Amino acid sequence: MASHAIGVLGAGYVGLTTAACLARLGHAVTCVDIDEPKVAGLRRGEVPITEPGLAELVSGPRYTTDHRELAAAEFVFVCVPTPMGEGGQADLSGFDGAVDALRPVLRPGTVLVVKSTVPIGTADRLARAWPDHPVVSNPEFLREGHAVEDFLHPGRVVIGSDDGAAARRTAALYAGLGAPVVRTGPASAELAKYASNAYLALRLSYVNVLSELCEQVGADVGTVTRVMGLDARIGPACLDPGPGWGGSCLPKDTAALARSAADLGVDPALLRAAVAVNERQPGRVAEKVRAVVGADGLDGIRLGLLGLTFKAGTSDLRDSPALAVARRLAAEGAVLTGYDPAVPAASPQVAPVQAVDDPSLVAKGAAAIVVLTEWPEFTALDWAQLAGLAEGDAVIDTRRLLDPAKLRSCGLTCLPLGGQ
Ligand SMILES: NC(=O)c1ccc[n+]([C@@H]2O[C@H](COP(=O)([O-])OP(=O)(O)OC[C@H]3O[C@@H](n4cnc5c(N)ncnc54)[C@H](O)[C@@H]3O)[C@@H](O)[C@H]2O)c1
Ligand SMILES: O=c1ccn([C@@H]2O[C@H](COP(=O)(O)OP(=O)(O)O[C@H]3O[C@H](CO)[C@@H](O)[C@H](O)[C@H]3O)[C@@H](O)[C@H]2O)c(=O)[nH]1
Repeated sequence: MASHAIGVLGAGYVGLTTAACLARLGHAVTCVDIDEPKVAGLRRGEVPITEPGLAELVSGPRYTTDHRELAAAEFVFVCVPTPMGEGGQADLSGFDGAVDALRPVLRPGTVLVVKSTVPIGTADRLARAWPDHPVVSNPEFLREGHAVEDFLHPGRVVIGSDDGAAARRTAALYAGLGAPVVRTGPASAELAKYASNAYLALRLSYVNVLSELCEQVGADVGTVTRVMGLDARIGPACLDPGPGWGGSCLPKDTAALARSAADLGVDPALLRAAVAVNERQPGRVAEKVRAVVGADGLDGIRLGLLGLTFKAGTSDLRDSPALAVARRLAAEGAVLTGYDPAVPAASPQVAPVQAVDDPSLVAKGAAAIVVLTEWPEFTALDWAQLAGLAEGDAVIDTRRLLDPAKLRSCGLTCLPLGGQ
């Protein structure tokens, strides 16, 4: 496969993974980030995020804070943040600023490849603003915690552009992966990204409603979703109930799609319902806690939390449902101690939770233990020891991770979300 000179703008989850994996495919990659300490660390081979397989690839690209080093690039992949703005739409100020900074640097013909998740119409807008540059929408579908694996073995590579030659050249960069390539116009590519994330959000809110229903009727949501997942049209993935769906993507992308739909006069009710269910979910968990702790409420009650990140396998705390639950419990006066294998003790980022580095400190004096992230290592904790340290015997398992029979043998009562 031919090697090309590639620039990557942004060295976060997407940019760093893209840069490292494109270098792994044999391309000459220069990765630019404005975060000087991050760039200095990357130059020393330090990986700033928890991503299996990234450490082995991090030495592939060159890292710099100087945009001028992109002057020779044939392609520049834009991988900068597009956070939620007020009113739900994507805030493109950082994205636009980052792209504008390339203007004095890039030579005519350099392909602008948009990997950031951007509202429908963004690639067209860029193509008008950059008449000397082909623009390609190439949304990214990687999951945190599986970033390298997902990049190197993608379900699909989406290439959206009105410039056929640039689309072909961009698709060729991925030739080594042997993945299905979907060539399309830019609007379909941009919408396909939002459509995928919002679909996952809809599905998860549906499962969380089912879990509530299961508790009411004495059914078991694990069995219900297993039956659903055996239907090939439904499939088994992404059917686990939990304390809500979070992270840096699903919430902001669902809100942005709902906002775009509303702005275009398309009824966003379905999307808004999924968001509303999700916003209710921390309250549902708090209700379960109140039910076991007693009628006097949570004021001054010690609770132990297991898991603080937005899902297992990542240290990312952005929009973590675990923290949404924690804030909810703290607002009712609960005193919270939390353990997460990816969160250092005393981390200020998880306030109002006091983060500790030992699960037994979570159990000590706790009226109840609440499992909020599905770290597999929680199944192997010494539950008999934790039972001895806790005041109460209830373990509220919002991830349905633990074996209730095993906990029972340790003198604990496991209450899985969604019944059992
Ligand atoms: N995180 C994911 O799993 C994921 C997956 C698919 C798509 N996306 C999308 O990719 C985009 C990036 O997300 P992320 O999670 O990688 O973000 P991130 O916050 O992890 O990283 C963004 C990086 O961009 C850098 N940056 C900011 N402004 C810059 C500028 N002007 N020039 C150079 N660098 C700059 C930051 O310093 C940071 O290192 C977003 O649009 C997101 O929606 C994210
Ligand atoms: O069965 C499930 C699966 C997920 N979740 C929760 O849903 C959220 C999102 O999980 P996941 O999709 O694994 O996280 P991300 O790494 O943010 O990945 C999503 O967001 C990325 C950014 O756009 C996309 O690229 C990915 O395809 C998309 O899965 C987390 O809070 C999970 O705990 C559940 O509650 N139950």
